[in-house]
Amino acid sequence: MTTEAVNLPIIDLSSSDSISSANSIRQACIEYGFFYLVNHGVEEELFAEVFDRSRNFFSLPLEDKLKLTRKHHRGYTPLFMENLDFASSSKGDSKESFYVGSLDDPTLINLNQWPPEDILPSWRPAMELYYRKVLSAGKRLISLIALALNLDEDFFEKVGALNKPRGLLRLLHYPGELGSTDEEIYGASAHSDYGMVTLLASNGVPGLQACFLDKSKQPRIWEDVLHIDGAFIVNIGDMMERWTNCLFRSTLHRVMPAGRERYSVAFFMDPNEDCVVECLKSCCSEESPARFPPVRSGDYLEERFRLTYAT
Ligand SMILES: O=C(O)CCC(=O)C(=O)O
Ligand SMILES: [Fe+2]
Repeated sequence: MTTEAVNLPIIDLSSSDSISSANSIRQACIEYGFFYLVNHGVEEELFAEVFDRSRNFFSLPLEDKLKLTRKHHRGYTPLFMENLDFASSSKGDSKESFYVGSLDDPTLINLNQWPPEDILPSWRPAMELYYRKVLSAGKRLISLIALALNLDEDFFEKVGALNKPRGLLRLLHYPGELGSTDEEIYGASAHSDYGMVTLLASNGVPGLQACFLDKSKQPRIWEDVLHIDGAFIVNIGDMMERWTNCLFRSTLHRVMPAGRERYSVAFFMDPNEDCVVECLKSCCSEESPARFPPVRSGDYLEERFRLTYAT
């Protein structure tokens, strides 16, 4: 079956016309929950370096990678460890990953795990640089999202979402060869992301698809989300959907195996754990009352992680 490719809006983060950018973001988030972000301040060379280093890490012998096995959501997760959609596949996803968490929160920074310097020299500073640059782009983007919701630019700072930024960087590797199997294997099975927004970069190998229909609607119709050199693919996460009472959509997406090795790097902008996510009054009305009770971000994320890694 052939899949259509979706034509997503492109947002220029360097535009001086923030009102017009905010309007475009609003449209994109209502219609798709996905858009491309360009002129975001992360240079092509840094993308290239991060993808090289990601490849170096995943090429290490499994026993070296397993020494950094995921703890406190930091470190390495091997192939088939994770299942985002138990309904569609009982085998986990065909991907391995490596998480880097907050660099700014003093209580969290020491939880990060790093490959030893003698095995992968200068790996850590490269990832830290990338982390900081994407976080800075993400913060600018979130202020535009606030404007897009007719809120003050610093709304998400004021509600405590960003005071101890909880960005989670995730390197992903989808192997090209799957071997034979009698059940459908996904790179990443259908899911929506948990946080505010995700900024995704890839090595250009296709596979990412999104379903823009209502999450509960069957059958699902999948459309390819193509890579654009130098652009982030941005998607809205579930906590932003809750804030906006479903005005902004947290869209289902998945990664299909493409028969070629895919590398991607996702940056999840999650609200600070103590931030309470509560439907915005401006997104509720008598006809459309709040669909979600307030939730503490940390509790919500823990529960989502628990379900993802349940075996
Ligand atoms: O690798 C990709 O392109 C998407 C990854 C993704 O959706 C995720 O990790 O949440
Ligand atoms: Fe995702």
